[in-house]
Amino acid sequence: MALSLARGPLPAFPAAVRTTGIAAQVRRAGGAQGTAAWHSLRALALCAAGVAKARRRSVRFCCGTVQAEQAEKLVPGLRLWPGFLSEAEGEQLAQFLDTKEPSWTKEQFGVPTLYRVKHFGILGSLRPRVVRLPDPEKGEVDMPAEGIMAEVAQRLGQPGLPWSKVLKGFQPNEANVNAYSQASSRLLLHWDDRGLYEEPVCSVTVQGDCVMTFRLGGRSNLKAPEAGDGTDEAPTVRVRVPPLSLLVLRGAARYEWQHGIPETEDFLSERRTAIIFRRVRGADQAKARQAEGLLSGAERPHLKAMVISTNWPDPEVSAAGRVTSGRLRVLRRLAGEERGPSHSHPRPGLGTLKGSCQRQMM
Ligand SMILES: O=C(O)CCC(=O)C(=O)O
Ligand SMILES: [Fe+2]
Repeated sequence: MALSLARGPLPAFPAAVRTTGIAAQVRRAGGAQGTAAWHSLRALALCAAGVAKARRRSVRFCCGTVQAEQAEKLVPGLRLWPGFLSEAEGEQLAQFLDTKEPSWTKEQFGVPTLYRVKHFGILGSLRPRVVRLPDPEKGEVDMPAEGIMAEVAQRLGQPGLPWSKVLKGFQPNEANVNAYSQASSRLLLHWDDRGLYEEPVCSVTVQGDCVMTFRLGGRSNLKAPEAGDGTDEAPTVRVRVPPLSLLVLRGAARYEWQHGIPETEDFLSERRTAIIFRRVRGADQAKARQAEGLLSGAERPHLKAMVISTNWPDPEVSAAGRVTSGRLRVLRRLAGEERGPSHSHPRPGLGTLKGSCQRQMM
């Protein structure tokens, strides 16, 4: 394990943040566009401030893999508990996931994933922005009320356990299962969308072993680092996530550090399966709307997501205009490599709000 003390340059932010002249111009422009642009600038400034603060707290970055205790110190808000599941529970869960509905897919939010996925519970989507209950007619499955999945979900919020003070009665309303294969899977660095999900993100490793990478800051979700773009100098912590463990991300680990398993070599076993438990925001309203709909016999209602999807530090600020088509291109290329030639060739360059998808997982 190689740990060095280093103070790298801040990741590059658009000149707009540093150039007060531009901010002033935007203000003067007025109108809806001017206001939106001003909010975007403010979000950028807040993001830069958040990164700077996190850097003051932890200026180390490392190349090797650190132990869990060290990772917890370097990445505030990261917690890892080995032995969250027993071996028998891991096997039981793996069998449940392999044999029971819903079926596996290789797509999420309309974007190809480089691993198999299945989903239980509330569905939150970013394009279109809706929060809705699972629809059995579409093969969608709710969070199981009994059995091994239910037991494990319930254990997260149970009092008197090592993680209870951290998770404070956490009750997930969705579980997303990622099944990775060492031969072809990757999980590009990303933040879980802060508008769609509440704070805690809990990953329970059902089987398999990996090294997860945490990288401070960054400008956009799921961006493959490019030579010279500064992201390779950002503080980086790599930690082994053992089988049967519980990984919790809150605070800076959730909002300031991206996480991922970006290289196939980071998978230390042929297969790895993890269940990611979260709470989708707006689920209660979705339930209420559905109850109303059922009473009146109306079509199954969808609740528009009430929150703006953003990973910037200020949750009130829209992430409109974020650069995302580049990421989509990387994804499609990677997925295409695995499945043969891709049919779509998105335009290179900047994305727009229409093309924006904040939490595409690869
Ligand atoms: O595989 C994991 O443990 C984490 C997956 C993840 O970060 C995600 O699906 O958002
Ligand atoms: Fe994630």
